[in-house]
Formats: sequence, C-alpha cells, structure tokens
Amino acid sequence: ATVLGSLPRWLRPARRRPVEHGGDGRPTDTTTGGSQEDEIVVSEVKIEVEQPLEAEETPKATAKEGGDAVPTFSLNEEDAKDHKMMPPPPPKPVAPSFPAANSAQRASNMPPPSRPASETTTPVSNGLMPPPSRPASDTTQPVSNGLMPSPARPTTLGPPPSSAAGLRVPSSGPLPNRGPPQNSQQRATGGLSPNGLVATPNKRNKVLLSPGHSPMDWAALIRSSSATLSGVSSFQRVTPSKLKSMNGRKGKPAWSSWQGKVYNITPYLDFHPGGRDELMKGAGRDGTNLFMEVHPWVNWENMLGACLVGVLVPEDYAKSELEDMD
Ligand code: HEM
Repeated sequence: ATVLGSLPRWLRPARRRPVEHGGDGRPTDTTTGGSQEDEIVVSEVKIEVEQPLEAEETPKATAKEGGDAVPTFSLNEEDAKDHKMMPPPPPKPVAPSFPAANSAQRASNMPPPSRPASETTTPVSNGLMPPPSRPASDTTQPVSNGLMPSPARPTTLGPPPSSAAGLRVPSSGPLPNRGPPQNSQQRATGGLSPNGLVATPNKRNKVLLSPGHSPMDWAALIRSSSATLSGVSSFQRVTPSKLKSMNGRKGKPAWSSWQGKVYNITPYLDFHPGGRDELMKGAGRDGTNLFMEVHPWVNWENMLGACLVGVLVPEDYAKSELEDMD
C-alpha cells in the first residue's frame, strides 16, 4: 500500500471489478455504460511468456515400428533355414589380392609364398620390385659368377660339315689315341710312356688346325677311305737310303719310320696337332725319338695304320736277299 501510495494516481491499480469473459475469452468491459468514476481503471494485463512454435522445434528421431527388415545372412545352414530372409546381396568386387582368389594356390590351401629374406633386411628404397631370387642350385649348370649360363652353341656355327661330323666329340675330353687328358697326373709330371720307360719334356705347342682337319676328321678319314693313304700299291721293304730320299721335298712323299715300320706321313701333315713343321722333322728318317720326346702317349700305330708303307730293312737287304736266292 505504501508503494502504491507513492505512485501517481493514474498509475495506481483500480479496484478490482468482476470481469466477465465472453465466448472468445476476451474480457468484457462491464464499465461501458456504467457509472462514471474519476479513477482511471487499469485493466489487468496478463503477460505470457511467448512459447516457441511447435514447427520450429528440433526434429527428434524416433524408432519406426513395422519398418523393413534388415537383411541378414549366415554361413550356418541351420541359421539360414531359420532366417528365411532376403538372400544376401552379391559380394562387392574387391581389389585383387595375391594369390588370386581363384588361383590354384588358394584352392589347394597352399600358404602364400614367404617374402624373400632380403626384403625384410634391406628395404627397397626405389619402389621397384626386388630382383628375382636365384633358382635352386642346379647341379647340371653351376653358376659361380652370377651370370646366366651361356646358351648352347648352335651346330650351325661350328666348322663346316665334314666326313667326321658324326664322330665329333667334345674337344675337352680325351680322344682316342691321344693319351691321357691334359690335366692328368701323367701330363702334369712330364709323364712316362705307357710302358713307364720314357720321360718327356712336356713341351706343348699345338697349332690351330684348319677346318676339317681335326683329330676326329682324321679318324673318320682313315676309317672311310677306300684309297690307300700309304701312297704305295704293295707292301715295301724300305732301306735307310730309300727312307732318306722320301723326305717330302721335290714332289716326293714324306716317310718316317717308327719302331722298324715305315709310314707315309704326308696325308697327316695338315691333321697334325703340332703342325706340319713339327711333323716334318721326322720326315725321311726314324721319328721314334722325336715322337717320344713330345707325346709318348700318342698311339702312332693306330693313327697312321692306313699310312703304312712297309718295314725298314738294312741297306744291304737287297744284296743279301739276292745272295739268299742263289
Ligand atoms: C715325328 C715327329 C713329330 C714331332 C716332332 C711332333 C711334334 C708335336 C708337337 C710339338 C705337338 C704339340 C704339342 C703336344 O700336343 O704335345 C704334337 C702334338 C701331337 N702330335 Fe705330334 N709330332 C711328331 C709326330 C707325330 C706323329 C707321327 C703323330 C701321329 C702318329 C703325331 C700325333 C700328334 C698328336 C695326336 C698330337 C696331339 C697330342 C695331344 O693333344 O696330346 N705326332 N706333336
């Protein structure tokens, strides 16, 4: 009352009067047409806090009842029978992996290949694939220098075909009538002859033979030649003087004797691994010592059998033979 009393009169609330509400809820002024008073009537003011509109409310998620069923699948057959739901959707394509999903390696349950050890120890910094690992040790082609083995040499690059083509053997291996292999103990020590009596100086001076004149070519020639390589039509008795005259000069053949037998060495000159000049050292004379000094393991008789001329006889053989006839 004190507060109201301090207010100006026109601000003081009027004495309450019954307010009749109309149908629309609005107060009906009952003072209209009533007795006039000096007091200013202040109607009751109802202040309401404005509520937010329902449309502006934040939508809230609510569970939807009776919606579509979520498709499920199971690897268990029993479960699949129980849940007669939609079939599972087709699997999405996935990025290919190693090994491929349809590879035989996967089908056979093989474990994936383990990474090379080098990859774990030395990371590849350039982003490139590491070099392929070496194949398992190949006993037939040992590779000691890290290079690929040289391809087999085509036969077309070899010497021109000859009569010995079918008889060719690797040059590294021992050949018939050529004694022990080059790396044998016999050669390494200077060697002894097959009978163990003669030592040699181990002098090696091979020459490059012309195509078609290899030892195997010679072997084929003496095997297939129908013509005689001796150069004579009949077996000869050769005196030392006769042998000396057959020295390979002035159109004469070259003869050489070996342990009492005389051979025509002329056809063999171009086949001699030591060269023509070396072989010619024995022409017109006994070649036994020369031969044994160089290669006592060589089988003279087998190699020059087709070149046999005759036997060495004393110089006076003819004279003594005539005497015997008397
Ligand atoms: C008569 C005097 C002869 C001399 C001075 C002589 C000299 C040589 C020389 C210096 C060589 C090369 C080095 C070597 O391979 O040991 C050689 C190799 C050869 N000579 Fe004679 N040679 C003679 C007679 C012969 C005869 C008559 C034959 C055949 C019956 C012959 C068959 C060979 C063979 C097969 C080789 C190769 C030996 C090998 O590869 O081990 N040589 N000769």
